[in-house]
Amino acid sequence: MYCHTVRKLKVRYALLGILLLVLINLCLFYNISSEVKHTVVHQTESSPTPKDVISYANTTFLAAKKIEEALHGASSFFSNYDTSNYEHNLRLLEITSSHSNITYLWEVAAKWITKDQITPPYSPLLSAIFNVLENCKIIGADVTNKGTQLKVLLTLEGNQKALFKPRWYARNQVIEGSVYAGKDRHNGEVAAFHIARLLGLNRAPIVTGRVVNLRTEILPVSSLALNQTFFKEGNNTCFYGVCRYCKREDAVCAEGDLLEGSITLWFPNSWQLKRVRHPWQRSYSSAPAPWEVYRDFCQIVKSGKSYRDESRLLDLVETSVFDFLIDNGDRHHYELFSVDYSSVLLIDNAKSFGNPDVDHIDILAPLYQCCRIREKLVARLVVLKDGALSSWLKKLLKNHILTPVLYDKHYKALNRRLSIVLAAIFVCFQDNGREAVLVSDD
Ligand SMILES: Nc1ncnc2c1ncn2[C@@H]1O[C@H](COP(=O)(O)OP(=O)(O)OP(=O)(O)O)[C@@H](O)[C@H]1O
Ligand SMILES: [Mn+2]
Repeated sequence: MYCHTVRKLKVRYALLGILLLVLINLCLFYNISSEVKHTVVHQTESSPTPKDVISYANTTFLAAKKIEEALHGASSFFSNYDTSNYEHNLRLLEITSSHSNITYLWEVAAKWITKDQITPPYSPLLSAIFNVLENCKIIGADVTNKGTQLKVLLTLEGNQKALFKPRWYARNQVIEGSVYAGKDRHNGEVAAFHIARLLGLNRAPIVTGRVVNLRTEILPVSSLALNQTFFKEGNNTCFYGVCRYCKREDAVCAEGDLLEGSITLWFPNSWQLKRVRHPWQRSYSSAPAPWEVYRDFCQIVKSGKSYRDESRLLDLVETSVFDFLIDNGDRHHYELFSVDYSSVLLIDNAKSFGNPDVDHIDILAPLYQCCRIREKLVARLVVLKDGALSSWLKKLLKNHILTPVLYDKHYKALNRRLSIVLAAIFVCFQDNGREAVLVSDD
């Protein structure tokens, strides 16, 4: 009886506690959302600024303001920054080679994979792999239940799988609306791969472009499920595939039979993936996400079991820098290899390069809320400042099969965003001291 009463009391107190928590959160939420600001910061000729920034919740607004004010100081600070310990010879990225043994090349790529990398920092054989992906024989084409967007899972000569994401937009089309608006940008996926490598982040799947002939290369080898979604619109061959957002009204059409897309090398079966919810996931509604509300959100994340080892968090900070540069605000989940201590992989970079006139500074939240970053990445960013990022990227994409991979305004946006990243790092230095921010090599 006594026990029963105590249990009842306990339940009552627990319920009261929960009610109080809900009330506190509601008050907090109301306060914050009434302060949501709409800020439009215009760019001046001399200094790049976060331009046309969309509506901020409170934490984003404050961070953006500080970062914007630090742009000038950051620029002079980093012009004297010593990167000599980290001088990387970016020229090595340009070296190419040809190799015609297809099976050998698939084996090479498979062996490159470790828990921390998908490609080595430099290898001339990468260009040979691109070449095979762009041209080899397609022996199978099927739908895939992975992800939500329209894609085709190809089997290539030598039994290698690859993922084809079709072209939806012209290069110069600006995607208006929210940061995650629109369909995939296959060219963004390609540019992102090279940007990741320029940053020293060799964790994006190998990807290039391909122009496929739907009639001669896909239809004869396609599965029934895929085949059934094909139709003709005038002279053009179209299909809509099988996926969550796949429907006939949303088909993709080739020009005649020729359809451009990105083609990503599939990992070997021995490297399975694990999918994890991103702590800085957007709310995808008008209500703010927790990271927009709590300024000490990073502390909350750090107290979680998965982030006790800081390297996972540092990977997310690196990912946020990469995503901010390419303007990918759709990393709702992230993926890892399902082995112990895998790095965070940069899989699915196609929701990128939507609008070159907008900088979504809130993509950088893991950086400005945690203020911890690997020294190695900072050094790379410094090496790539003052336009070096875009000129290196242009060099790497010069003879690309999808030339021009990026419309010119996107190159300008990349340089502008890189200055903003450095300003965010500079703000961290000012607030916490450089030593507390930089993490030296593991
Ligand atoms: N190179 C690869 N090798 C093996 N698996 C892969 C590869 N690329 C992607 N995948 C798997 O396929 C899934 C779907 O790919 P991707 O995320 O690019 O498509 P998506 O339709 O845009 O997904 P989402 O709807 O989640 O944004 C990934 O989550 C991953 O599990
Ligand atoms: Mn996607």
